[in-house]
Amino acid sequence: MVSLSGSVFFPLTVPDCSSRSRKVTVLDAHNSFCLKKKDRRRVVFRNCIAPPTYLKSNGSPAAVNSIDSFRSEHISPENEDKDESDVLIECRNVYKSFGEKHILRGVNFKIRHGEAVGVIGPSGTGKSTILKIIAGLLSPDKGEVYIRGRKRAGLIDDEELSGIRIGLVFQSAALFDSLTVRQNVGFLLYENSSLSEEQISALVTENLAAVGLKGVEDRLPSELSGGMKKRVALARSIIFDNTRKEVEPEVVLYDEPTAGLDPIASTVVEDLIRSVHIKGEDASGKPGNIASYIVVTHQHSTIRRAVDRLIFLHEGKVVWQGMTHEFTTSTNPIVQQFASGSLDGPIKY
Ligand SMILES: Nc1ncnc2c1ncn2[C@@H]1O[C@H](COP(=O)(O)OP(=O)(O)OP(=O)(O)O)[C@@H](O)[C@H]1O
Repeated sequence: MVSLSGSVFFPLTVPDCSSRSRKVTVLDAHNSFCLKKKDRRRVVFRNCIAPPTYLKSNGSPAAVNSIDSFRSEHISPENEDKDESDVLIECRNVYKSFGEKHILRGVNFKIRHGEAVGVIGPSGTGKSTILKIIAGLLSPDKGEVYIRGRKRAGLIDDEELSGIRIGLVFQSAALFDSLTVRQNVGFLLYENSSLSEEQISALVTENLAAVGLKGVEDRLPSELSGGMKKRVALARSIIFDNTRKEVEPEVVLYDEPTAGLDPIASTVVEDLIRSVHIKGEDASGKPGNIASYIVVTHQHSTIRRAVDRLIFLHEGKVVWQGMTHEFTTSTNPIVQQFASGSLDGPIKY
């Protein structure tokens, strides 16, 4: 596993590398990053870095699974009668264990085009694990992930074709400490596009403006506050090569994007997540580009402000799902205990 300045992973939006192997520039002996395109050293590795998920839609939606592992007390958006053509991501009966720990035990859910979905549940229940499986960083032991109807059983493969982009924004922001904000935000365009440095620099500035940051391009991550780092990470997840003819829909996976932020900084990040969505408008007044997103969070404010639908994971399964406003009125004892923070109830610590 390659660790870059303490950041094991980095967010993965790579707009245009469908024909390239998964590669990453490594730091040189002085721990400095080389942006020269010609002589950079590269190493290919599979698990340490979130690769771009580019899967070609085969045009035929996946067959509908008639068995879901949950019962919503409401008419669920997962209603089997619903048209399947807008399903971007489906987890079907996904299992994952780490040694003796059986974390995911048959997870089923779908994410449709345009959705803003929260994944919640007790600590250690596998929320981050399911994001990594969707991103192709981890393979399920059993079950499948369908991306626009195309089955992916294992890790994402270098040969997979374009059709969707999946960005993963890690909880820690995971910026490269020795790189400037510009280099961090433009990292994958420097690596994987044929854009000139000037073009990338202009895109970086544009995407930083979209998340409300100006004039920070030359700063190092250590010169930013925690909230600013999260915004830089967000800019890095939404940047794409806008000179391409076809731009696939993008799904962004946010792993606890507001963890550790004060309430106001959390609101800023929650609103940013909304603003880069296709139903939102970014700081520069443009509609967002993100087709759908999934937010793993423990924060009530993020649940209220940043998502429309919730998926509740407990003991490796989806035990409830419904619209955000249904969460607090749910009669499901697991949901009630979680919403109230009570020690009494079916969730044992
Ligand atoms: N690579 C790994 N190797 C071994 N165990 C792992 C690995 N990744 C996750 N786990 C374990 O799997 C369980 C689920 O982890 P995960 O991070 O998915 O939980 P989570 O629901 O996101 O938790 P939290 O809400 O506390 O962030 C934990 O017990 C964790 O220690």
